[in-house]
Amino acid sequence: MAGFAELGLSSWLVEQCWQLGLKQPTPVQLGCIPAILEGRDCLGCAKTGSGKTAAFVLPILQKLSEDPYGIFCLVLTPTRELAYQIAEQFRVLGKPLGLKDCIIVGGMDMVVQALELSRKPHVVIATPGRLADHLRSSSTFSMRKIRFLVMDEADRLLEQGCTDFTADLETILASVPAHRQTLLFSATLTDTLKELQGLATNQPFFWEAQAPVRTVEQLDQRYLLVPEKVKDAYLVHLVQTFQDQLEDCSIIIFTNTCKTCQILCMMLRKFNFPAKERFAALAKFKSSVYRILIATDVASRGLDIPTVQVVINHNTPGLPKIYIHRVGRTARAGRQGQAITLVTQYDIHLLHAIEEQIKKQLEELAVEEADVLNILTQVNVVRRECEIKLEALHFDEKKEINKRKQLILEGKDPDLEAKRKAELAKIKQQNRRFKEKVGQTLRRQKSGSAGRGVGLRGPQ
Ligand SMILES: Nc1ncnc2c1ncn2[C@@H]1O[C@H](COP(=O)(O)OP(=O)(O)OP(=O)(O)O)[C@@H](O)[C@H]1O
Repeated sequence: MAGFAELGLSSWLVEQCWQLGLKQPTPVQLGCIPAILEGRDCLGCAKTGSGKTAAFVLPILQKLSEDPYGIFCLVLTPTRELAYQIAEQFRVLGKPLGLKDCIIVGGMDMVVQALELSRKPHVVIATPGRLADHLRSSSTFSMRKIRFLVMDEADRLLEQGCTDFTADLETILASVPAHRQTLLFSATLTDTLKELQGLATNQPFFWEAQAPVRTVEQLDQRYLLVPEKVKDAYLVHLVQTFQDQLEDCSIIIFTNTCKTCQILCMMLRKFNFPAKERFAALAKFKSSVYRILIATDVASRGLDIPTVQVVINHNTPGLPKIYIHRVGRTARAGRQGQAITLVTQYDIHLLHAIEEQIKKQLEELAVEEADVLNILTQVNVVRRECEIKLEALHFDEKKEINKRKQLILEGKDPDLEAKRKAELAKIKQQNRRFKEKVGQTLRRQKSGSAGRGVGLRGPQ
């Protein structure tokens, strides 16, 4: 089998691969790297965890080292975490080049980002929304000369899901040169292939993993038929079983809504499981402080957390594609993994659709029903308690929103009011501190003069 050197990569890059533990190219890397080095556009479709990121990072770094300038490459990806993950691969593999990268994602300071962009980083890794905001509002940087446009999880970027990137992509595509190399990657590219081919017109090279099954072999995939009402008891039972069976067990549980995500997290914590929701917890989950991550589909794509042993689908995904990305969070880079999907009486057709797409029948998981029945009442009570607690939390939020609405009706700007309030509180605090200080000084002076008084009297 060809090594990285035989693919046309320079020795410094091959050395970097070795240092990272990448000894042999994976099939998607074998397929795509030579075509990209030849200057062709590329559409790469390969299973989750099969090394698609390095398949584009390596040839881009090679080309960058031959003609270094900024901004050389733009990578678009649907979520913040993925942007950070991709940037990390660029940084580690591109270390000998002194690579400068810049991450442009929502939730971070726009001004700082604009400054970074104006410094002409070699690689910009961005989520479409925030990058489009910069392009619309700032003229301190230009994408006019980029050599590479990469769209990671390309089908997600193009489909009109809960976050619709269409308008932002239009802005971005209008600001990059027509003469460029376009690289599109995903585990589920085939569904949006036609649209994607419109983007990659430069002798596009299409690479798809030749495999009868669309999920990896090392993944043990099972389903569990459960009545809707006892689903959570099964979940708790499964989590307990995995914790008992696996050493340092790490699990991702996928749910369909943020609310369920919150409730399940509260519930599992009540049972003393080390659980966290996705948003605050990713870094801690990666560093193993928490062993159970509960997430919605936002986290289902691309996240590369090698230690995940089990994925539990608390709901059956409505689309087979979502299933493929979710279960792909485990059994990555040749490791073993398990995926269990809870299927209620209403979701059997969804299970069949998944099986048809992945070209594999899932096996039923055997569970000791009596164990589940034993905890059923307790789990349902705890769940209800958590729901009530969450409602109370939302009640406070709603109160806050109503206050804001009232201010707007009064013709006031709620943000300005909040700022004014904060300033007032600050002034009050400063006044208090000042008074305290004056008081202290007075007391000191008083006790000092009293002391002197004694001293004066002393020698008499
Ligand atoms: N040639 C290689 N040899 C060994 N490990 C590799 C190789 N290439 C990549 N990997 C490792 O495999 C893991 C998965 O890679 P990557 O995140 O690129 O997968 P992916 O195909 O993009 O998956 P997804 O579709 O879920 O985004 C990473 O931890 C990466 O370091």
